[in-house]
Amino acid sequence: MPPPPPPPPPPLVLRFWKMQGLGNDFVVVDGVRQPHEVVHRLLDPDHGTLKRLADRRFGVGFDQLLLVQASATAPLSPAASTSTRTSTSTDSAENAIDVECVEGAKRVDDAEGARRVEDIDDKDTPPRSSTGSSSNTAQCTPLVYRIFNADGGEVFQCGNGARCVAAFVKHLGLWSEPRIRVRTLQGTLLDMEIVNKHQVQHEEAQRSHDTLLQPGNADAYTPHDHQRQSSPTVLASLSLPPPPFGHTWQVKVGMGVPRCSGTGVLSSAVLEGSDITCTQHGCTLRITRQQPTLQLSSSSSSDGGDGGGGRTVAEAVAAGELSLPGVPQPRPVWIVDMGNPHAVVLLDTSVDDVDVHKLGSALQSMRACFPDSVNVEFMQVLTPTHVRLRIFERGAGETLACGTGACAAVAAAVLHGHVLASAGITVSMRGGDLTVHWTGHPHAPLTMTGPATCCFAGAITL
Ligand SMILES: N[C@@H](CCC[C@H](N)C(=O)O)C(=O)O
Repeated sequence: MPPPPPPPPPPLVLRFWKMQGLGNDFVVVDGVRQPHEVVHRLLDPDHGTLKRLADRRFGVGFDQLLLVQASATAPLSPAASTSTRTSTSTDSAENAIDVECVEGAKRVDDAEGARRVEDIDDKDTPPRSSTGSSSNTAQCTPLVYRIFNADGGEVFQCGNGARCVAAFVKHLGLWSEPRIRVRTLQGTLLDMEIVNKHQVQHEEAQRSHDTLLQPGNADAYTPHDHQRQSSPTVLASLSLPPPPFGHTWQVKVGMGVPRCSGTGVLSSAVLEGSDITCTQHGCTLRITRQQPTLQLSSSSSSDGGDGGGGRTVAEAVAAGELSLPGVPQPRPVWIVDMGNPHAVVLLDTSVDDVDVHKLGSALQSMRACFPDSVNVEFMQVLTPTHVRLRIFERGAGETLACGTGACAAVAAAVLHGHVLASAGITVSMRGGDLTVHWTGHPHAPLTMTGPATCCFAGAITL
């Protein structure tokens, strides 16, 4: 009698929340208490699992997947080394997350990003030095928040996602302090606060009530070894029901300092006569008045093209691919780094008239200017405190909203005098409004406030 075949491996069940911030939608995963094997499968090197989940017809559908992990278990994923990277991306060693927070050994971003939200409101003061010994900057966060675009590429910042992660970790009891501190894989520390306070108090009371009611209901996740030691209370908290459909938190996020790869906050955006040029990575992006076309010239690239393996600009212009329908005048393009790269195009027409896909893709393909591709925002200024945006995201296409894009647009608009510094600027996007504050000081961080909404909780076998 032959021995019976080995039993099939147990199914890998991914548990997640579907969330959205102004229609920018996310699958949010608790990678702290999710079995290690599930996270491993999720991050397979060819991005196959992520892409299948991202598919809006055959999967769950998302613009980004957000994975919350403990610092010690968040190494640089294989995906990060092959995916799109931000212009400030660093090598693998630098991407390793500090397991312990040692004062004085922090990244510069800590000093800028970890400032308390109330400290950075309405104050035109530079942040504390990274070598200084402030108790705020010395605080450590045990949580790391990783971001994967719908195309599977790992990236390093997501504003709408940050708000959703804040609500998620608070609701699931992964974080108990009122200030929610989550680090991006690149090392930026986000300081967040749920600002509808009544809601938080109600939820905390509800959570302890639910936990008491469900002491035995601890098997929503299969804990792996180090989690088997967890107390019944902690495990019970994993099975908390999600909030009702459409439940929304308002979250305020300290988003850090807008910056560029050159000097100053934005890269040099130079008005040359009637033409606009932006110099970035030794290349010039020019929009001319005479012809509403984008042209790229490279001072460093010998091939005279975009130098990055995409189409040459000459080819793109010849093919008529870079015309700007509905944009009769040259428009400024400002390059802003919010921890991820942005190109903000200032329009003098309605954002509704722009071929977002065509122009966004054209900008993204200019690899000499944007070696890691770029998120593109088209901005229409309505009043000194109100702008409209449409967004073409790297790795996700047109999205209904983009938190970092809203911040980048406000930074550019403040710096170039199109909106008021220090006022709360309303950024209207197709999915709704965000409020962004920035003083315009080159070292001052921005704050962003807006909703984070839970759609549903789900489980899927990978
Ligand atoms: N939707 C996000 C940004 C997500 C990442 C982006 N697509 C990138 O590749 O950098 C936001 O709200 O900021």
